Amino acid sequence: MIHARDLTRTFKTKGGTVEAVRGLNLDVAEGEMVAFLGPNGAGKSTSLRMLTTLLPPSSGSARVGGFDVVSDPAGVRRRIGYVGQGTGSGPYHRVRDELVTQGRAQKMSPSDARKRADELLGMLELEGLADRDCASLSGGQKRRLDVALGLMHTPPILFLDEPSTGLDPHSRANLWDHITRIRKASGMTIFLTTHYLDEADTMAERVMVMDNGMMIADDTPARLKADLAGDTIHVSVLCADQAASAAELARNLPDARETLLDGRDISVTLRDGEAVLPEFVRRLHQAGIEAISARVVRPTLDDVFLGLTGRSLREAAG
Ligand SMILES: Nc1ncnc2c1ncn2[C@@H]1O[C@H](COP(=O)(O)OP(=O)(O)OP(=O)(O)O)[C@@H](O)[C@H]1O
Repeated sequence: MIHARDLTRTFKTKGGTVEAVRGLNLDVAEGEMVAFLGPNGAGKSTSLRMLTTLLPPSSGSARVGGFDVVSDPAGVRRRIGYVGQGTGSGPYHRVRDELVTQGRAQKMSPSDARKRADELLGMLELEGLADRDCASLSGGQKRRLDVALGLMHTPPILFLDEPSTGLDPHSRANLWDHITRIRKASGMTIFLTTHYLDEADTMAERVMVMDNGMMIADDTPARLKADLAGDTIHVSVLCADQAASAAELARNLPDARETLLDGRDISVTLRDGEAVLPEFVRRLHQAGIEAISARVVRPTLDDVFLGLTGRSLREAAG
């Protein structure tokens, strides 16, 4: 559905040339939900803007929904919905009128546009707000309207640029409920950018990590976490003089990567903590070492970014 090859984009600024996107290659299959993750300035929005024909690439190529973004931008636009970072609705237009106008701009007949507008008002729980001015909507309601605007022409592909930024946790969850439900019903392909690591982790089937204009990882959240970060087993032993022996046992566990010893506390990073913990406890017991606590800490996507770049995504984002 979405394919990019060696896509680049440079900007000329007073300070020199900015290489915003440097050789992007990606493939998104029909029906997938993929999240682009990366710190500020990584090149996510620029990539999205090229894929949605809002910005011409400096070099490389991309096909979206079967059409080339450079030679057939109109073809691409017919197949995609785009929800950008700024709100797309006019402040003094009524909600339903805004949707109908959008449909008309996409060459829908007046009756089809009205029918689709009512359908989307229902799907996104905006019916009660149909005659309100867009300016009077709450942040969460506005975002739902933006999504409705992007879906007026029933596109098979939806691009969302930071859809939930600035929303409170309740509105974020509500927006995602709606997106998930619409996706289930329509089988839509969704490509989004987000700063929320938990959102990428729980919502997306695949996460693409961008840094400095390049894609540095592309996999399911589970595999990224297992391969690039790993679980950490934390064990505390009763006697401090047995801690070094316990750390040695930890080092010899299957797939053990990094082992740390701090007083009576031992931590070991490995691929699958839950599977290995019983074996670790058994080996400690066999060696006559009593563990007083044991737990597995799962990694986050921030740990993945840290493993890849040596920087925390949270710090890099700030
Ligand atoms: N129109 C422009 N003119 C000059 N430089 C630009 C322009 N648009 C983007 N850039 C630069 O390109 C780089 C990538 O920006 P981009 O907005 O794609 O990053 P991003 O990953 O989407 O960041 P954010 O998470 O902050 O939205 C940045 O260094 C940015 O300053």
